Amino acid sequence: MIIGLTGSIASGKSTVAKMLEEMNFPIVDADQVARVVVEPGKQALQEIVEQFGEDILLEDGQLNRQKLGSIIFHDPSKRTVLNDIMHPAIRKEMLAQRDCWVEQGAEVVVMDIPLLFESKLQHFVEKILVVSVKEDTQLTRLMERNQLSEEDAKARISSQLPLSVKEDGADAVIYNNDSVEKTKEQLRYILKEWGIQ
Ligand SMILES: CC(C)(COP(=O)(O)OP(=O)(O)OC[C@H]1O[C@@H](n2cnc3c(N)ncnc32)[C@H](O)[C@@H]1O)[C@@H](O)C(=O)NCCC(=O)NCCS
Ligand SMILES: Nc1ncnc2c1ncn2[C@@H]1O[C@H](COP(=O)(O)OP(=O)(O)OP(=O)(O)O)[C@@H](O)[C@H]1O
Repeated sequence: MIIGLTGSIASGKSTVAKMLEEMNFPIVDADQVARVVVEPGKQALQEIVEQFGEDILLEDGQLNRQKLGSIIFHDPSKRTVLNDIMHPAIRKEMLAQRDCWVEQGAEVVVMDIPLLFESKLQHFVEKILVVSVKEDTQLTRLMERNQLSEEDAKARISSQLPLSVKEDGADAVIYNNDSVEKTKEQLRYILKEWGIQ
């Protein structure tokens, strides 16, 4: 079974992915793949420099993620430019990793894809698991984790579809408002319902 793990920014996807990893399920992580496709020497990085200028690089030639983030989370048209460069490369690598795990005999593969709904990738997976969180908790956790102002955190949250829309498209929802242990209990229950573990 291919499980698509999604949610909104700072809703708790990585927290749930870590639990699944500890249960020994293979994870294909879109955020991690997104970092690999912009390493120095990769074509996507060259295209980003062409669109955003040399200033988007750090002195050592790596992508200045903080700077690019501050541009694209405040400007939908720039975000589209970046997505058009990166998403085809990310999708290709994620599918290759998924197929590799399946060929090796994995019965369950988890694909952690923050933008599963925004990028209409529902067909990549068989079951969709959404990690949801209340708005105020999401804002506080995001501000704390990324050391962002309220304005910057809100800009990031509103660059994605509302969680209510994602919940509507889910096969199961984890409400990550309470302790991490409570979240784990919900995960175990859902896996059991799906006949896994
Ligand atoms: C803009 C970048 C450089 C900012 O890097 P930074 O290290 O600050 O954030 P990180 O990569 O850890 O992403 C954190 C979260 O931001 C959200 N996010 C990232 N990119 C986007 C986007 N294009 N649109 C909406 N939300 C996004 C996701 O929820 C993601 O989990 C980076 O997010 C990026 O390269 N984004 C484009 C690729 C992409 O769409 N990634 C999302 C998963 S496919
Ligand atoms: N149940 C919880 N209780 C307290 N803190 C939590 C809980 N779940 C997650 N957090 C914290 O909230 C922040 C966001 O969680 P996490 O990184 O798992 O979200 P995410 O959905 O993967 O985010 P992103 O889309 O940005 O990668 C982290 O700092 C994490 O430690």
